[in-house]
This record gives sequence, C-alpha cells and structure tokens, in this order.
Amino acid sequence: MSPDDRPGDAAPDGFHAPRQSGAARRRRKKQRAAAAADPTGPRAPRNRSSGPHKERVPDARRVARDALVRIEEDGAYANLALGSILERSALDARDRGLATELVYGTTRMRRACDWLVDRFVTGGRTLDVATRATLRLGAYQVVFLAQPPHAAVGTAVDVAPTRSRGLVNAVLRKVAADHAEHGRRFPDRATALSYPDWVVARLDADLGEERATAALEAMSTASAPDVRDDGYTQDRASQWVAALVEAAPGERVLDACAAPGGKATALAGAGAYVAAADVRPARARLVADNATRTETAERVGAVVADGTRPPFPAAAFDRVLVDAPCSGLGVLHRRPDARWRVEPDAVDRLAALQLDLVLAAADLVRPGGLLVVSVCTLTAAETTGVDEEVAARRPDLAPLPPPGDPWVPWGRGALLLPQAAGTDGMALHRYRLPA
Ligand SMILES: C[S@@+](CC[C@H](N)C(=O)[O-])C[C@H]1O[C@@H](n2cnc3c(N)ncnc32)[C@H](O)[C@@H]1O
Repeated sequence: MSPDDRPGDAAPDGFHAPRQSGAARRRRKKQRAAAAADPTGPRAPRNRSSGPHKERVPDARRVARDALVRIEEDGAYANLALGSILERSALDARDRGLATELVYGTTRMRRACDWLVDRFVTGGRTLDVATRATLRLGAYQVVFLAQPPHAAVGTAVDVAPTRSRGLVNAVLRKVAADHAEHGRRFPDRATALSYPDWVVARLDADLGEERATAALEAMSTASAPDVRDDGYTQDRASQWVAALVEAAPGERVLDACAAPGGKATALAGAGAYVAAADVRPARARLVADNATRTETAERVGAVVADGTRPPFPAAAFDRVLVDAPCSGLGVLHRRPDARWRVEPDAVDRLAALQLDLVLAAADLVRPGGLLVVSVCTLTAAETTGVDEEVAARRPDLAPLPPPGDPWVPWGRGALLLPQAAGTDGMALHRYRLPA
C-alpha cells in the first residue's frame, strides 16, 4: 500500500485534493502493456470507448460507466476517476449530480450488485470489466434507486459494450423481475450491507451487531461537508475533537500527526501556537498551505517529524494532540471505494504505531497539561486496546470524563458512532498529566 493509500491518512478535508497513488499508475501502465501484448486478454483501457457510441456526447450514465471501468481497471480512486471524466464532459450540474450518485452508490454497493447479477450470468461466463460495470450500474438503479425497471434496463443496455448488450438486457431483466417479486434479498449480512466479510466481522465483534449494522449502513450514505467560518471544509466530528483539546489563546500545542492541518488550523484559530508535525514532507507542506489559506500561518509551524521519535524537548507543550493514522473504519462514507481498499492487517499494525505515538507524545506534555488522542476508526484494537496499554505503561495519566451526547462512553474514553449525528465515526481519549 502506498503512502497516499494509507487508511485514515487521506481524509478529504481541507482545500487539497488527494492524488492517484504511484502504485495505481504503475499498475495501469502494466495492464496496458499486457493488454497490448495479448490481443485475446482483457481490453486495453484505450479501447474502452470504441464501438458505435464513440462519437456521442456522453450522458450521466455513460460517464458513470466509464468512471466505474477506470476504478476497476486502473485501481483509480473513485473521486479522482470521476472528477477527471466529469472535467472533460459537457454535463450540466444536474447530470453531474446524477453521475456522482451512480458512481459512488454503485461503488459502495459493489458486492451487493455483483450478487444480484451473478445469479443470472449463466455458464460460468467471465465478464469483461465494461460489461460488469454496466451490470452493476443497472442493478444499482433497479434495486437501490428503485428506478422504473424498463428505464434502468434500457439505459444500461444503451451504455453496454456492443458485444454484451444481449447479456446485459437478459440479466438485468431477471434482476428486475426478481426484485419486483421478492424485494431486496441477499444471502448474508455482509453482502446485503456490501462490505468485505472481515470489516463486518470485526465491527460486529467490537461494537455488537446492532451498533455495527447501523454504523455500516450510515457509512453507505453520503455525508454532507461542513465548511468552517474560515472556509476550511472539515467534518463536524473533527471540529469537535479540535474543540475538546480546549486550547486557550497563547498556549503551546503540539499536533503530532497534523496533515492536512484541519485540527492544527482550528487550534491556531482558537489562538494557540501550534507545532504541526507530520512524518511525510509532502503532507507537512499541505499543513503550511492550509495554514496560509485559513490565515493562521503566524501561529502554525509546520514541521516534518516522526511522532514516534519527536524532536522536541520533554514537557515542552501545554497540550498535545495525537490524531493518529488509523484503519479509517469510521470514515468509510468519505471515499466510496475505501471499504474495498482497507486491508485487515492494517488494524493491528496501526494500533501498534498508535501506541508508540501516544507514549512518545505523553513525554512532551508539561505537568498538569493535557494529552488528547483521536482516531477516525471504530475498532477496539485501535481505541480501547491502545488505551489499555497506555493505562499499563503510564498509570500516572488520568483519563478525563467523556464528552456528552452524541459521544458515548467507550472504555476510559469516548466513541462517536457515524449514525449518532451523521458525522465521521471517531474515538477519543483525553488524559491529564500529574501536576
Ligand atoms: C488522521 S491523519 C491526521 C489528520 C489531521 N490531524 C487533521 O485534522 O487534518 C494522520 C496523519 O498522521 C501522519 N503520520 C503517520 N505516521 C506518522 C508518524 N510516525 N509521525 C507523525 N505523523 C505520522 C500521516 O502522514 C497523516 O497525515
């Protein structure tokens, strides 16, 4: 996994846009070379617009189909794939909205859509990427958008590759007929919710089935972006975390994992002097850019530093925030494709890193100061699990009571479930250093 692809790192807050990873670019190049060398293999991306519709002005569904092909074929991020195709299209605002809904919704519900169509693909036939994308799109419209079947099937056939129009028509008609007769039905919860098995199993075990289901359902709906008074786009959960640091004007605060700078700029906006550190130089530059844009640059010092080996003197800060890299299982609604990218072993690997970051940060807080730890995930390993280790190794750190509703108590900290207030899911621990 490339740095740009790390879970929990790439929240689309702020003014910046994330880039496609180097790995994705390399993969794409390799696929093109392989397709060119093997004419019987999968279609090369350059051919994807061939066929009788090549010259047509793209409509929302065609744009959506093309974006879904790019996401699947090139490993492109959904927002970037769609963004670049929309940029070149002549769609008006309404059709852009429709294309976005189709791409994001179909990407989220990919597993469910595959199950809906695969029952009716006979003879063990392997589907090419464009045909599968078209079938997913059609199934999504019929089953999840409840569009009139004849219209949904007709438009899917219209954007299908010529060679598979008959198949798309036949399969989607069966999907529509089955849906009309039985409604939505799936073989298991993970397919119905459209997440990888391991994500559902992990959240079931950690949150209980009822909370996990509601959280997973909430993260299949789009979240409304919130724009701060200074123009910075930041989810309300992150704004609350920054406020819970309770930084006062003139205080020295360290944000040990700061990029892209959402919380650092909020802390500086409250009047604190903020050392905003991040281990990745490119991301540290984002912090500086965002400080300039929010007019907090005179109180934000962006620093490249590894939080596990921080280059600051002991007890140098009144408050330290560790907004740690995490598996991102509380913010899966932000990126529709994120649920398919997170890897199961990320949870334990990141929990170990979080513990190192928290223990190193604790040494930087002055006597009587505050250490705040947040993660945008919901796993026990990365929340209560890390805190249990902290309790064992730093019994001198006194946990503060959890904030009230919509937060709920979670071990010695607090949890904000994505279904509680329509925000990101977050976990928070706050510790007072002995005076
Ligand atoms: C969840 S993001 C932080 C979001 C940020 N606090 C905000 O509100 O905009 C986690 C950040 O931790 C950084 N990071 C990862 N490992 C780190 C380390 N060892 N030391 C410092 N930063 C690290 C990542 O580059 C990423 O930018």
